[in-house]
Amino acid sequence: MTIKKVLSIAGSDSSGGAGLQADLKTFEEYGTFGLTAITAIVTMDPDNNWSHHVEPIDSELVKAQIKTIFSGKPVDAMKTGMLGSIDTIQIVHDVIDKYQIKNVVIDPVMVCKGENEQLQPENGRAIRDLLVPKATIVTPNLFEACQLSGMRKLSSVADMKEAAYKIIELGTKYVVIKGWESLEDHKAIDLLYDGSEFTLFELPKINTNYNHGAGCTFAAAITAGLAKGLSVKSAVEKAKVFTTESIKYGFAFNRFVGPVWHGAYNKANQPLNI
Ligand SMILES: Nc1ncnc2c1ncn2[C@@H]1O[C@H](COP(=O)(O)OP(=O)(O)O)[C@@H](O)[C@H]1O
Ligand SMILES: Cc1ncc(COP(=O)(O)O)c(C=O)c1O
Repeated sequence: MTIKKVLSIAGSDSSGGAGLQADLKTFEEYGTFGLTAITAIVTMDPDNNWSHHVEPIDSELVKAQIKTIFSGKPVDAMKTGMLGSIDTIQIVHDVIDKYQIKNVVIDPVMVCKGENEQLQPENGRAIRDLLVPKATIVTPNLFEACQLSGMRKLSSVADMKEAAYKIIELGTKYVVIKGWESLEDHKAIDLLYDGSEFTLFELPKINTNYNHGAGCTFAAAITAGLAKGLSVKSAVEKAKVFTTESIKYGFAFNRFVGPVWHGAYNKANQPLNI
């Protein structure tokens, strides 16, 4: 058996729940081999109410990382997370074209949980115009689905369907909108659309604030599933279960944030074998 190679082009979250840290942990849990190109470093200030600072990595350095990665055989799947700058978004667009990458998951990261201001709005527009048309699947949360679709608020499954329709028109093959937040109280609903069929994925909503990194984990799990040969629908279904388990075992990191535990699906109920 050859191990499948999975690439994340994303930002670093030193607190370990989100970003490329979430991606690598998830790739490992799926039994795949993770590679990374770092696009930005995010720091959070405990002396200033955990306010986020995003330091983009110079796009030439992103390019050099990608050159390193593609000096080997092509990857089986890739995902993007936070991208840092328009130059980097252009580089990612060119890489997908140059290497004809088959399984491309675009997580259009525009906000961090707990923050309600859009990070770098110009990047959101570049992701829409340059990367969504290249995607196998795009994985927006409700806020990001509004930005991509041009809709003002999504507060029902019917609204999500309308947004999904508009996002498919941007050129992606599939979109999954993560709707858990403002829909029915007790259900966490995600909607998948391929341009002709809608599929709802529903699991009980977990009453917790410790879900930092859930979105990155979900997109990384879809990516690893695609690399292992799952269909898009099966990859989303499995990722939903994997992510929900990681949220169940989320924990308080400090008084501001609680990450999910990416290892929960495989390890939570097993005795530690040290
Ligand atoms: N409290 C929760 N209970 C159950 N599922 C959740 C909860 N929070 C997030 N999810 C699920 O986790 C995945 C990531 O969604 P979300 O947290 O909205 O992403 P993002 O981090 O991009 O905002 C989705 O499948 C969503 O339904
Ligand atoms: C590097 C990075 N990527 C992505 C995110 C988004 O995280 P989440 O999966 O909680 O939406 C964050 C949030 O802090 C981040 O720091």
